[in-house]
Amino acid sequence: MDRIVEIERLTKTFSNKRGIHDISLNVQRGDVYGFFGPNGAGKTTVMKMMTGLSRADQGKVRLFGHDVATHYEQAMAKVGVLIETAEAYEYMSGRKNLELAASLYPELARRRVDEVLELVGLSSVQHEKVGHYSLGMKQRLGLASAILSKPELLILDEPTNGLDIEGMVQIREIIMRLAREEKITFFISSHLIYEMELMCNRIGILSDGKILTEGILSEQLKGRFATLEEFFLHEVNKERGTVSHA
Ligand SMILES: Nc1ncnc2c1ncn2[C@@H]1O[C@H](COP(=O)(O)OP(=O)(O)OP(=O)(O)O)[C@@H](O)[C@H]1O
Repeated sequence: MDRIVEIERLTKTFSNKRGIHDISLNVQRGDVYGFFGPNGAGKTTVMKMMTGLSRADQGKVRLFGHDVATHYEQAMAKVGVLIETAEAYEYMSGRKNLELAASLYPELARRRVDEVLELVGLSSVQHEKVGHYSLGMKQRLGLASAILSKPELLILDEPTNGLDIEGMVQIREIIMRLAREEKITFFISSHLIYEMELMCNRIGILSDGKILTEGILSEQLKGRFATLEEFFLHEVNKERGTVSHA
């Protein structure tokens, strides 16, 4: 199978002793990979290292077979990223923002802006100023910008954070549509277990900076657990049991 993301023994300790410890995981082409963990588990820390925004103390991240720390441009060539809330010029229209972003990729056809506006459901409001957009619309504009260059992998940190139910459903539907129609592989973090369960085929569960378990969702649940929430609580208790017996 084609490994798109390989994370090997990634470790980083901040001066306050928090951080991430010995994280390893793989994402295969076509996966919608859910990187699940409660607040403070270490998701953003891992994602910043995946995208070269921060350096690991130890371990490696390879994207499309290229080490992010040593071969950044090759590693990121087919990657779109949305970490934390999407930024855009509020005084410009959604369309103008995308045209500006598209100008960074001279090889892109002009109709790509129309295509991405349609894919994220913003065609009808493309000429309105971003300052008048709702948070959900801004997140969708961020997604549109991240897919302009037709990435094969999209890394999204908490894409539905702060959105209302309608906004969450819209983002979820867009992600599923992009996975299906544009064949994008996804690596998505969330602390919302229900979201992960609805969208993802593979899940890595992070708690206190460590991976508790990683694998194919249906295999993880294997008829033993009705929901991902039950499975998560089982894994956390198992880890705590292990720790207390150590
Ligand atoms: N620059 C930093 N200096 C010190 N501690 C940090 C730093 N960045 C993160 N941490 C700590 O590392 C841990 C992991 O943080 P991280 O932001 O990666 O978690 P997260 O899973 O993304 O959580 P959230 O869902 O709240 O964003 C937390 O305890 C956090 O306080």
